[in-house]
Amino acid sequence: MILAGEPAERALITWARGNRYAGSGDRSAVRDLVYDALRKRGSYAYLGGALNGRGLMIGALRAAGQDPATLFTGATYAPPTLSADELAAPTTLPDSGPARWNMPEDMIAAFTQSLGADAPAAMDVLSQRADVHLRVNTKRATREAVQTSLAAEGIETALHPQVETALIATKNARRIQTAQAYTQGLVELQDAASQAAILRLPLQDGMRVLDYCAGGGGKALAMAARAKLQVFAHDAAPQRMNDIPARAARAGVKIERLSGAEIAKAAPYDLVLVDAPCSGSGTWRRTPDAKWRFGISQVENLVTLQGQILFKAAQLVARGGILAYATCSVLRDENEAQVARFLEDVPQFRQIDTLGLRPQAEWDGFFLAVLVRSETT
Ligand SMILES: C[S@@+](CC[C@H](N)C(=O)[O-])C[C@H]1O[C@@H](n2cnc3c(N)ncnc32)[C@H](O)[C@@H]1O
Repeated sequence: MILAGEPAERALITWARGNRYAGSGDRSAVRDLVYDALRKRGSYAYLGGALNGRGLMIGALRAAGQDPATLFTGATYAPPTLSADELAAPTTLPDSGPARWNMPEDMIAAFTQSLGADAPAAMDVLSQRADVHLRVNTKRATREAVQTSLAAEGIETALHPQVETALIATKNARRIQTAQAYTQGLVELQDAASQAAILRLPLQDGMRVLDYCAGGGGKALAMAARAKLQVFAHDAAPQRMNDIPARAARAGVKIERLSGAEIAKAAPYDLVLVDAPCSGSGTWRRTPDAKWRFGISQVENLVTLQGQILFKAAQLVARGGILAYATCSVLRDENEAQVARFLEDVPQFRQIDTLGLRPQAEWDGFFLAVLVRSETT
Protein backbone atom coordinates (compact mmCIF):
# COMPACT_ATOMS: atom_id res chain seq x y z
CA MET A 1 0.00 0.00 0.00
CA ILE A 2 2.77 2.43 0.90
CA LEU A 3 4.78 1.63 -2.22
CA ALA A 4 1.61 2.38 -4.21
CA GLY A 5 1.43 5.85 -2.64
CA GLU A 6 -0.57 5.47 0.60
CA PRO A 7 0.97 7.63 3.39
CA ALA A 8 2.90 5.31 5.74
CA GLU A 9 1.12 6.36 8.93
CA ARG A 10 -2.34 5.81 7.43
CA ALA A 11 -1.37 2.41 6.03
CA LEU A 12 -0.07 1.33 9.44
CA ILE A 13 -3.29 2.39 11.18
CA THR A 14 -5.40 0.53 8.59
CA TRP A 15 -3.25 -2.56 9.03
CA ALA A 16 -3.51 -2.45 12.84
CA ARG A 17 -7.33 -2.09 12.68
CA GLY A 18 -7.61 -5.10 10.38
CA ASN A 19 -5.23 -7.31 12.39
CA ARG A 20 -6.43 -7.11 15.97
CA TYR A 21 -4.37 -10.14 16.97
CA ALA A 22 -1.31 -7.86 16.87
CA GLY A 23 -0.71 -6.37 20.32
CA SER A 24 1.01 -3.06 20.99
CA GLY A 25 4.48 -4.64 21.01
CA ASP A 26 3.84 -6.29 17.64
CA ARG A 27 2.41 -3.09 16.20
CA SER A 28 5.40 -1.03 17.20
CA ALA A 29 7.80 -3.69 15.89
CA VAL A 30 5.98 -3.68 12.54
CA ARG A 31 6.05 0.11 12.51
CA ASP A 32 9.82 0.14 13.09
CA LEU A 33 10.36 -2.38 10.28
CA VAL A 34 8.21 -0.37 7.88
CA TYR A 35 9.97 2.92 8.65
CA ASP A 36 13.42 1.32 8.47
CA ALA A 37 12.47 -0.21 5.13
CA LEU A 38 11.39 3.21 3.80
CA ARG A 39 14.56 4.91 5.02
CA LYS A 40 16.69 2.21 3.42
CA ARG A 41 14.35 1.31 0.59
CA GLY A 42 17.05 1.45 -2.10
CA SER A 43 19.50 -0.81 -0.25
CA TYR A 44 16.90 -3.27 1.00
CA ALA A 45 15.22 -3.70 -2.41
CA TYR A 46 18.63 -4.26 -3.98
CA LEU A 47 19.73 -6.85 -1.43
CA GLY A 48 16.28 -8.49 -1.36
CA GLY A 49 15.96 -8.75 -5.12
CA ALA A 50 12.58 -6.95 -5.39
CA LEU A 51 10.86 -3.68 -4.53
CA ASN A 52 7.93 -5.11 -2.58
CA GLY A 53 7.26 -5.89 1.07
CA ARG A 54 8.80 -9.34 0.90
CA GLY A 55 11.90 -8.17 -1.02
CA LEU A 56 12.45 -5.29 1.43
CA MET A 57 12.32 -7.62 4.45
CA ILE A 58 14.72 -10.10 2.82
CA GLY A 59 17.04 -7.16 2.09
CA ALA A 60 16.70 -5.89 5.67
CA LEU A 61 17.91 -9.24 6.99
CA ARG A 62 20.85 -9.34 4.57
CA ALA A 63 21.77 -5.73 5.45
CA ALA A 64 21.84 -6.77 9.14
CA GLY A 65 24.18 -9.66 8.28
CA GLN A 66 21.49 -12.33 8.81
CA ASP A 67 20.74 -15.13 6.37
CA PRO A 68 17.05 -14.67 5.34
CA ALA A 69 16.73 -18.43 4.78
CA THR A 70 16.73 -18.90 8.57
CA LEU A 71 13.39 -17.02 8.83
CA PHE A 72 11.88 -17.60 5.39
CA THR A 73 11.39 -21.30 6.13
CA GLY A 74 7.80 -21.92 5.01
CA ALA A 75 6.96 -23.21 8.54
CA THR A 76 3.48 -22.50 10.02
CA TYR A 77 3.66 -18.71 10.52
CA ALA A 78 6.86 -18.12 8.57
CA PRO A 79 6.95 -16.71 5.03
CA PRO A 80 7.51 -19.12 2.10
CA THR A 81 11.07 -20.22 1.38
CA LEU A 82 13.32 -18.10 -0.85
CA SER A 83 12.90 -18.36 -4.62
CA ALA A 84 15.88 -18.88 -6.97
CA ASP A 85 15.83 -15.13 -7.83
CA GLU A 86 15.79 -14.15 -4.17
CA LEU A 87 18.68 -16.48 -3.44
CA ALA A 88 20.63 -14.97 -6.35
CA ALA A 89 20.22 -11.31 -5.22
CA PRO A 90 23.52 -9.48 -4.60
CA THR A 91 24.91 -9.54 -1.08
CA THR A 92 26.93 -6.32 -1.22
CA LEU A 93 25.85 -2.79 -2.13
CA PRO A 94 27.12 -0.77 -5.10
CA ASP A 95 29.20 2.43 -4.50
CA SER A 96 26.60 4.83 -5.91
CA GLY A 97 23.00 5.32 -6.94
CA PRO A 98 19.70 4.79 -5.05
CA ALA A 99 20.79 1.36 -3.76
CA ARG A 100 23.69 3.06 -1.94
CA TRP A 101 22.25 6.44 -0.94
CA ASN A 102 18.61 5.50 -0.46
CA MET A 103 17.20 8.36 -2.48
CA PRO A 104 15.84 8.70 -6.02
CA GLU A 105 18.50 9.60 -8.65
CA ASP A 106 17.35 13.21 -9.14
CA MET A 107 17.49 13.87 -5.39
CA ILE A 108 20.97 12.37 -5.13
CA ALA A 109 21.98 14.85 -7.85
CA ALA A 110 20.27 17.74 -6.00
CA PHE A 111 21.98 16.81 -2.71
CA THR A 112 25.36 16.55 -4.42
CA GLN A 113 24.87 19.92 -6.11
CA SER A 114 23.77 21.62 -2.87
CA LEU A 115 26.10 19.99 -0.31
CA GLY A 116 29.14 18.96 -2.35
CA ALA A 117 31.51 16.81 -0.30
CA ASP A 118 29.04 16.80 2.63
CA ALA A 119 26.28 15.13 0.59
CA PRO A 120 27.23 11.47 1.31
CA ALA A 121 27.19 12.00 5.09
CA ALA A 122 23.84 13.82 4.89
CA MET A 123 22.27 11.09 2.76
CA ASP A 124 23.56 8.43 5.14
CA VAL A 125 22.09 10.23 8.17
CA LEU A 126 18.71 10.44 6.41
CA SER A 127 18.78 6.62 6.10
CA GLN A 128 19.05 6.20 9.89
CA ARG A 129 16.46 6.44 12.66
CA ALA A 130 16.19 9.84 14.36
CA ASP A 131 16.17 10.51 18.09
CA VAL A 132 13.11 12.09 19.67
CA HIS A 133 13.90 15.62 20.89
CA LEU A 134 12.04 17.71 23.42
CA ARG A 135 11.99 21.46 23.90
CA VAL A 136 11.92 22.51 27.51
CA ASN A 137 9.66 25.49 28.20
CA THR A 138 12.39 27.46 29.96
CA LYS A 139 9.83 30.06 31.07
CA ARG A 140 8.45 27.40 33.39
CA ALA A 141 11.24 24.95 34.28
CA THR A 142 14.90 24.10 33.87
CA ARG A 143 16.03 21.21 31.70
CA GLU A 144 17.21 19.36 34.82
CA ALA A 145 13.83 19.74 36.58
CA VAL A 146 12.04 18.41 33.50
CA GLN A 147 14.49 15.50 33.32
CA THR A 148 13.68 14.57 36.91
CA SER A 149 9.93 14.80 36.34
CA LEU A 150 10.10 12.63 33.20
CA ALA A 151 12.40 10.11 34.89
CA ALA A 152 9.80 9.64 37.65
CA GLU A 153 7.48 8.29 34.92
CA GLY A 154 10.16 6.07 33.38
CA ILE A 155 11.10 8.41 30.51
CA GLU A 156 14.84 8.89 30.39
CA THR A 157 16.50 11.81 28.65
CA ALA A 158 19.94 13.32 28.05
CA LEU A 159 20.86 16.99 27.84
CA HIS A 160 21.41 17.96 24.21
CA PRO A 161 25.10 18.88 23.97
CA GLN A 162 24.65 21.88 21.63
CA VAL A 163 21.13 23.25 22.09
CA GLU A 164 20.41 24.73 25.50
CA THR A 165 16.64 24.15 25.46
CA ALA A 166 16.74 20.57 24.15
CA LEU A 167 16.54 17.11 25.69
CA ILE A 168 17.09 13.84 23.83
CA ALA A 169 14.71 11.04 24.82
CA THR A 170 16.73 7.89 25.42
CA LYS A 171 14.08 5.56 26.90
CA ASN A 172 10.28 5.27 26.63
CA ALA A 173 9.93 8.20 24.21
CA ARG A 174 6.49 6.89 23.20
CA ARG A 175 5.11 7.77 26.63
CA ILE A 176 6.01 11.47 26.46
CA GLN A 177 2.60 12.80 25.46
CA THR A 178 0.95 11.31 28.53
CA ALA A 179 3.67 12.41 30.98
CA GLN A 180 2.90 15.15 33.50
CA ALA A 181 5.72 17.37 32.25
CA TYR A 182 4.01 17.34 28.85
CA THR A 183 0.42 17.80 29.99
CA GLN A 184 1.53 20.65 32.28
CA GLY A 185 3.29 22.48 29.45
CA LEU A 186 6.87 22.10 30.65
CA VAL A 187 7.92 20.33 27.49
CA GLU A 188 7.00 20.02 23.79
CA LEU A 189 8.17 17.68 21.05
CA GLN A 190 10.48 19.61 18.72
CA ASP A 191 13.65 18.75 16.85
CA ALA A 192 16.83 20.38 18.15
CA ALA A 193 17.44 22.10 14.78
CA SER A 194 14.17 24.04 15.01
CA GLN A 195 15.03 24.98 18.59
CA ALA A 196 18.51 26.16 17.55
CA ALA A 197 16.94 28.32 14.83
CA ILE A 198 14.52 29.99 17.25
CA LEU A 199 17.38 30.63 19.71
CA ARG A 200 19.18 32.50 16.88
CA LEU A 201 16.36 35.02 16.34
CA PRO A 202 16.96 38.51 17.76
CA LEU A 203 13.86 38.43 20.00
CA GLN A 204 13.39 41.02 22.75
CA ASP A 205 10.70 41.80 25.31
CA GLY A 206 7.90 43.93 23.91
CA MET A 207 8.22 42.84 20.27
CA ARG A 208 5.18 42.11 18.11
CA VAL A 209 5.96 38.91 16.25
CA LEU A 210 4.10 37.15 13.40
CA ASP A 211 4.58 33.45 12.62
CA TYR A 212 3.38 33.68 9.00
CA CYS A 213 3.38 29.92 8.22
CA ALA A 214 2.45 28.76 11.70
CA GLY A 215 1.04 25.26 11.04
CA GLY A 216 0.60 23.57 14.43
CA GLY A 217 2.46 26.46 16.09
CA GLY A 218 5.72 24.75 17.08
CA LYS A 219 7.84 27.80 16.20
CA ALA A 220 5.32 30.32 17.58
CA LEU A 221 5.36 28.48 20.92
CA ALA A 222 9.16 28.35 20.95
CA MET A 223 9.33 32.09 20.27
CA ALA A 224 6.77 32.84 22.99
CA ALA A 225 8.95 30.95 25.48
CA ARG A 226 11.97 33.14 24.73
CA ALA A 227 10.80 36.65 25.70
CA LYS A 228 7.71 38.69 26.63
CA LEU A 229 6.31 38.97 23.13
CA GLN A 230 2.98 39.60 21.51
CA VAL A 231 2.78 36.55 19.25
CA PHE A 232 0.46 36.25 16.23
CA ALA A 233 0.02 33.14 14.09
CA HIS A 234 -1.22 32.77 10.53
CA ASP A 235 -1.44 29.90 8.06
CA ALA A 236 -2.90 29.67 4.57
CA ALA A 237 -4.62 26.48 5.80
CA PRO A 238 -6.17 27.82 9.05
CA GLN A 239 -7.31 24.35 10.20
CA ARG A 240 -3.63 23.47 10.67
CA MET A 241 -3.61 25.95 13.56
CA ASN A 242 -6.48 24.21 15.40
CA ASP A 243 -4.23 22.87 18.16
CA ILE A 244 -2.55 26.21 18.88
CA PRO A 245 -4.98 27.41 21.60
CA ALA A 246 -4.61 24.16 23.61
CA ARG A 247 -0.83 24.07 23.18
CA ALA A 248 -0.51 27.74 24.15
CA ALA A 249 -2.72 27.27 27.21
CA ARG A 250 -0.60 24.30 28.29
CA ALA A 251 2.58 26.35 27.91
CA GLY A 252 1.07 29.37 29.74
CA VAL A 253 1.46 31.76 26.78
CA LYS A 254 -0.89 33.68 24.50
CA ILE A 255 -0.89 33.26 20.73
CA GLU A 256 -3.44 35.08 18.64
CA ARG A 257 -4.48 33.42 15.38
CA LEU A 258 -5.04 35.81 12.46
CA SER A 259 -6.83 35.34 9.12
CA GLY A 260 -5.41 36.72 5.86
CA ALA A 261 -7.45 39.94 6.23
CA GLU A 262 -6.51 40.36 9.90
CA ILE A 263 -2.73 40.09 9.42
CA ALA A 264 -2.67 43.19 7.23
CA LYS A 265 -4.76 45.15 9.78
CA ALA A 266 -2.43 44.25 12.65
CA ALA A 267 0.73 45.07 10.61
CA PRO A 268 3.52 46.08 10.85
CA TYR A 269 5.35 43.54 13.00
CA ASP A 270 8.80 43.82 14.56
CA LEU A 271 9.60 40.30 13.38
CA VAL A 272 7.95 38.09 10.77
CA LEU A 273 8.98 34.45 10.63
CA VAL A 274 8.41 32.58 7.36
CA ASP A 275 8.81 28.88 8.17
CA ALA A 276 8.15 28.09 4.56
CA PRO A 277 6.49 25.05 3.00
CA CYS A 278 9.46 23.09 1.62
CA SER A 279 10.68 19.71 0.41
CA GLY A 280 11.52 18.77 4.01
CA SER A 281 14.73 17.26 2.65
CA GLY A 282 16.52 17.89 5.96
CA THR A 283 13.97 15.79 7.86
CA TRP A 284 13.41 12.82 5.59
CA ARG A 285 14.58 10.33 8.21
CA ARG A 286 11.35 11.21 10.10
CA THR A 287 9.11 11.13 6.99
CA PRO A 288 10.93 8.59 4.81
CA ASP A 289 8.02 7.93 2.46
CA ALA A 290 8.25 11.60 1.38
CA LYS A 291 11.87 11.02 0.35
CA TRP A 292 10.70 8.66 -2.41
CA ARG A 293 7.75 10.76 -3.53
CA PHE A 294 9.69 13.95 -4.11
CA GLY A 295 10.85 14.97 -7.58
CA ILE A 296 12.72 17.97 -8.91
CA SER A 297 9.57 19.46 -10.48
CA GLN A 298 7.91 19.57 -7.04
CA VAL A 299 10.96 21.33 -5.65
CA GLU A 300 10.69 23.89 -8.46
CA ASN A 301 7.02 24.52 -7.64
CA LEU A 302 7.89 24.99 -3.98
CA VAL A 303 10.69 27.41 -4.83
CA THR A 304 8.17 29.58 -6.70
CA LEU A 305 5.69 29.42 -3.79
CA GLN A 306 8.40 30.23 -1.22
CA GLY A 307 9.43 33.30 -3.26
CA GLN A 308 5.83 34.55 -3.34
CA ILE A 309 5.35 34.00 0.40
CA LEU A 310 8.61 35.76 1.24
CA PHE A 311 7.63 38.75 -0.88
CA LYS A 312 4.19 39.02 0.77
CA ALA A 313 5.58 38.57 4.28
CA ALA A 314 8.19 41.28 3.67
CA GLN A 315 5.39 43.87 3.25
CA LEU A 316 4.33 43.19 6.84
CA VAL A 317 7.71 43.94 8.46
CA ALA A 318 8.14 47.28 10.24
CA ARG A 319 10.99 49.58 9.21
CA GLY A 320 14.08 48.39 11.03
CA GLY A 321 12.27 45.09 11.72
CA ILE A 322 13.27 41.51 11.05
CA LEU A 323 12.22 39.05 8.34
CA ALA A 324 13.35 35.51 9.20
CA TYR A 325 13.18 32.89 6.46
CA ALA A 326 13.43 29.22 7.44
CA THR A 327 13.12 25.81 5.80
CA CYS A 328 13.78 22.28 6.98
CA SER A 329 15.48 21.63 3.65
CA VAL A 330 19.16 21.46 2.71
CA LEU A 331 18.65 22.27 -0.98
CA ARG A 332 20.35 25.44 -2.20
CA ASP A 333 17.43 26.44 -4.45
CA GLU A 334 15.09 26.55 -1.46
CA ASN A 335 17.63 28.25 0.80
CA GLU A 336 20.64 30.39 -0.17
CA ALA A 337 19.48 30.90 -3.78
CA GLN A 338 15.96 31.82 -2.62
CA VAL A 339 17.29 34.46 -0.22
CA ALA A 340 19.76 35.83 -2.77
CA ARG A 341 16.94 36.32 -5.29
CA PHE A 342 14.76 38.02 -2.68
CA LEU A 343 17.54 40.43 -1.67
CA GLU A 344 18.08 41.36 -5.31
CA ASP A 345 14.38 42.08 -5.81
CA VAL A 346 13.74 43.80 -2.47
CA PRO A 347 16.82 45.91 -1.68
CA GLN A 348 15.29 47.40 1.52
CA PHE A 349 16.44 44.22 3.29
CA ARG A 350 19.93 43.01 4.11
CA GLN A 351 21.04 39.72 5.60
CA ILE A 352 22.47 39.87 9.12
CA ASP A 353 22.68 36.18 10.08
CA THR A 354 22.49 32.68 8.57
CA LEU A 355 22.25 29.25 10.14
CA GLY A 356 22.72 26.25 7.88
CA LEU A 357 22.47 22.92 9.70
CA ARG A 358 23.27 19.70 7.89
CA PRO A 359 21.34 16.57 8.89
CA GLN A 360 23.42 14.78 11.50
CA ALA A 361 22.80 12.53 14.50
CA GLU A 362 22.19 15.57 16.77
CA TRP A 363 19.64 17.37 14.58
CA ASP A 364 17.71 17.51 11.32
CA GLY A 365 18.86 19.63 8.41
CA PHE A 366 17.62 23.21 8.73
CA PHE A 367 18.17 26.63 7.18
CA LEU A 368 17.57 30.08 8.62
CA ALA A 369 18.32 33.49 7.13
CA VAL A 370 17.76 36.58 9.26
CA LEU A 371 17.13 39.75 7.24
CA VAL A 372 16.66 43.27 8.54
CA ARG A 373 14.60 45.98 6.87
CA SER A 374 16.14 49.41 6.46
CA GLU A 375 15.04 52.08 8.98
CA THR A 376 14.11 54.51 6.24
CA THR A 377 12.46 52.66 3.35
C1 LIG B 1 6.87 24.05 7.40
S1 LIG B 1 5.17 24.15 7.69
C2 LIG B 1 5.08 25.09 9.16
C3 LIG B 1 5.47 24.36 10.43
C4 LIG B 1 5.25 25.16 11.68
N1 LIG B 1 5.82 26.48 11.61
C5 LIG B 1 5.77 24.47 12.93
O1 LIG B 1 6.80 24.87 13.48
O2 LIG B 1 5.13 23.52 13.36
C6 LIG B 1 4.66 25.30 6.46
C7 LIG B 1 3.25 25.83 6.60
O3 LIG B 1 3.06 26.85 5.60
C8 LIG B 1 1.69 26.87 5.28
N2 LIG B 1 1.55 27.62 4.00
C9 LIG B 1 1.62 27.15 2.73
N3 LIG B 1 1.43 28.15 1.87
C10 LIG B 1 1.26 29.28 2.59
C11 LIG B 1 1.02 30.64 2.26
N4 LIG B 1 0.92 31.04 0.99
N5 LIG B 1 0.87 31.53 3.27
C12 LIG B 1 0.96 31.14 4.56
N6 LIG B 1 1.17 29.86 4.93
C13 LIG B 1 1.34 28.94 3.96
C14 LIG B 1 1.31 25.41 5.23
O4 LIG B 1 -0.10 25.26 5.39
C15 LIG B 1 2.13 24.82 6.38
O5 LIG B 1 1.37 24.71 7.54
